[in-house]
Amino acid sequence: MGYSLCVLGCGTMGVAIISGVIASLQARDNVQFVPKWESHTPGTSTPTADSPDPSLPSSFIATVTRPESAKKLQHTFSLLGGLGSSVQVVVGENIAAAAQADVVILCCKPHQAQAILSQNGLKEVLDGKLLISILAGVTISQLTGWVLPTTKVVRAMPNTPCRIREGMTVVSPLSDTGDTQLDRSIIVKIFSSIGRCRFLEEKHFDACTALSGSGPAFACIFLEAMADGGVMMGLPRAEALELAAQTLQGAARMTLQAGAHPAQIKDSVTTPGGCTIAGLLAMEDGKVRSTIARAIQVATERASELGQPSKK
Ligand SMILES: NC(=O)C1=CN([C@@H]2O[C@H](COP(=O)(O)OP(=O)(O)OC[C@H]3O[C@@H](n4cnc5c(N)ncnc54)[C@H](OP(=O)(O)O)[C@@H]3O)[C@@H](O)[C@H]2O)C=CC1
Ligand SMILES: O=C(O)[C@@H]1CCC=N1
Repeated sequence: MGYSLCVLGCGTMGVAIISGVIASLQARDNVQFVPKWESHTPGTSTPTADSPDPSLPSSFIATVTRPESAKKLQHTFSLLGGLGSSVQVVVGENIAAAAQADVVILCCKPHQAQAILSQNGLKEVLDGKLLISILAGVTISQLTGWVLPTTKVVRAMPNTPCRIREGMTVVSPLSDTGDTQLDRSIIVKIFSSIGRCRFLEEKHFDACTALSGSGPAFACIFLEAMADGGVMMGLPRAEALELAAQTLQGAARMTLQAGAHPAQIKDSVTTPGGCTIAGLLAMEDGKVRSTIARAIQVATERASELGQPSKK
């Protein structure tokens, strides 16, 4: 039997995390059972029929404040089928939900955190539990001030592609107290089941928030602009978008999977006197690199203000 996972404040990111984890559990359960004595193809999942994993969740609770949000969530999760239909969605019942859970992920807006965690009785039900906050800008020192010293607090910064299990999540290092091995395994299992996951010092969190947390929005500006260019040159909109998206995905995968440096990929496309260099120079005239890099800089600066008193 696995554990119970509660998402306090289940909006865009809560849905992305629960949906991604459920999809991954369902994919895992669908792996055909192969007897232990048969060898597995390298890279395929290990069959799990006889190996329940304590670091994987087996039930989910999601909390919201508005009945209409709850209705929408119920519909969204039911579309996942199987475990999705058993997600408990509750309105205004944070304490009962957290009491029922073993692991809690805080997914509300940064400025709501203090009020939620200070609700009478919440501290007590979080006693000894793992609390994972995905809130931009809210520091571990703030969070630990709002819970009991026995609550194990970590920060994670995921992004929306977690929903399709292509996310990027950065997690703050665990302290040396408590059941670190199991907690680490729980965190890694949750976030690596919905994309890539890596640990980084908390001091980098605002930059990670800007780069990978906000990143899907920045990447989509680039994606839309590439497609617009294709449309300008007469391509139908749907095909232009497909070409742009697959091209960005391909280039990104060459970096992630083949370890190619972006400059190397760019140079290998760029024929002397050809059309690519003509396009690249037009981009440089528009200061595209510094514009994008500055976007990460200002988003980092803004992230550091989120959840801070007087800078909501
Ligand atoms: N959006 C993103 O791409 C990313 C966001 N983040 C961080 O994740 C957090 C959530 O962002 P996002 O999912 O976009 O926000 P949403 O506004 O989509 O979700 C917030 C949720 O919190 C619920 N909520 C509000 N007040 C309470 C309360 N008192 N008790 C229980 N639930 C409550 C809301 O419910 P209701 O609708 O009923 O009011 C809503 O479902 C933020 O802190 C953000 O910094 C991190 C990485 C990426
Ligand atoms: O815009 C925001 O504040 C949140 C944090 C990262 C992505 N979205």
